[in-house]
Amino acid sequence: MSMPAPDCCHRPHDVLAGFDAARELARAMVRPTARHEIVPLAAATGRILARPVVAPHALPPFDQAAMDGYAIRLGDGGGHAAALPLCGTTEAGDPPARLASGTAHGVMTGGALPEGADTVVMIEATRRIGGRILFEPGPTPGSHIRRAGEDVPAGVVVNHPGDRLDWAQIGLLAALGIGAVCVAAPIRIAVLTTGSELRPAGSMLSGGAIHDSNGPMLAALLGGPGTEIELVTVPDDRAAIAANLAIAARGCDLVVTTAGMSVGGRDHVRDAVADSGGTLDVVKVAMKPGKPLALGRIGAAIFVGLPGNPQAVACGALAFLRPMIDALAGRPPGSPLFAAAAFAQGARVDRRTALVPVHLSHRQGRLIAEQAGPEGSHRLAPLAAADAVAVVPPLAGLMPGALVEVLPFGAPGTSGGYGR
Ligand SMILES: Nc1nc2c(c(=O)[nH]1)N[C@H]1C(S)=C(S)[C@@H](COP(=O)(O)OP(=O)(O)OC[C@H]3O[C@@H](n4cnc5c(N)ncnc54)[C@H](O)[C@@H]3O)O[C@H]1N2
Ligand code: MOO
Repeated sequence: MSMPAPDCCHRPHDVLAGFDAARELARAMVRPTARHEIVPLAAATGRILARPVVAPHALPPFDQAAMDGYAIRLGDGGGHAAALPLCGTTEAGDPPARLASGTAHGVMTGGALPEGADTVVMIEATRRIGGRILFEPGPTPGSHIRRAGEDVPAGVVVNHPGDRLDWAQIGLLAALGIGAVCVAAPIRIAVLTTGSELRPAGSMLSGGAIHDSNGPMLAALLGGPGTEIELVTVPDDRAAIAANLAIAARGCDLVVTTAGMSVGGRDHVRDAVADSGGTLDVVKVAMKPGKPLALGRIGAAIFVGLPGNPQAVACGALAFLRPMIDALAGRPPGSPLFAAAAFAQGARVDRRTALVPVHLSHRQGRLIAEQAGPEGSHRLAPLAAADAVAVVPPLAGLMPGALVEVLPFGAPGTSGGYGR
């Protein structure tokens, strides 16, 4: 029996890392880049904040009327069906007026409460007779006033480093008059799809060629306001892969490859990482699909080698790359999301964590995960029909209704959402 040549791809001593341990290691390998930039608020959606934001003024900035009506001082008898002369009106945007004793002052919603007033009475609870306002009995003292600072007091920290700025934060910061924010600079990611069989979408196929789906899929999955993605396709040539890895590692925070990770004669990625001066800490992870997954470094860049099968690529990206990108941008880990599994895995004897594309829906107030298609790491259709990937622990007899962690396709906290 002949032994494999030393640089052949049979690697009997490859250690299979546990899925949870590999995820922890991936996160621990990453430090925030410490590159920041100032961007206008209008361009900040989806970015990760690098500095705290302190409220420069209160919200509301001054005491305001919460309804269209009349500002009075209740001690002047306005609560007892008194008729008070109307002296002036304050619209939203007008400077604050002063309430003369024994008078009513018109105020529109958002208008500054006149000095000396303690209550606003809605127009509907009054009658106007000539120049006087007649009040129905019983207005509640202090009603229909928005107090300065009741929403946000001046000087409080409204957003912390690591917060993702979504539409709600943009609204709050705009109300505070903040025109620009300091955010993490874009995370630079190189995606090298390796494979001599790959052709770009839009080109004709011939022979055994296929269209590259991993590159465009990863660009879409990892791309966003806080990332810059460079896509390169490299043939199954060890020297070409090594050269491209070395170039990518010089300019990027994260270098990702797809394919060429297994034991085939043209699987060169691991050797190419070594050729480019890189090292690998993990070369196989106990997950299905996606077992030939490598974690390491090339120079200052983090290296993640994903297998070629598209479903394995998507699972690796959701479980490893997205959390690593968050960590590079200084975002703390989010809480895992759980759903009730509406699919059976039977009594699994597999020692690998299964990653199952699932469709998410809500039933009777519960988040439900249903398997989105047949198994097979080459299959893209189940992914396209799914909203998330469910993480099914190894050796678990998954009972219908059991809670499983799900990795939503639309990252929580972005407008992507999850479930349809
Ligand atoms: N003898 C063994 N064979 C295989 C093993 C094994 O342990 N022993 N593992 C299987 C598993 S699991 C996976 S996953 C794949 C991983 O293989 P590679 O990372 O070496 O990937 P390739 O063989 O190069 O490609 C696999 C598959 O994916 C297609 N592919 C590659 N790149 C793209 C792309 N950019 N877009 C679309 N599709 C792509 C490629 O054509 C192959 O069909 O190995 C198993 N085999
Ligand atoms: O790990 Mo492979 O991704 O099962 O096909």
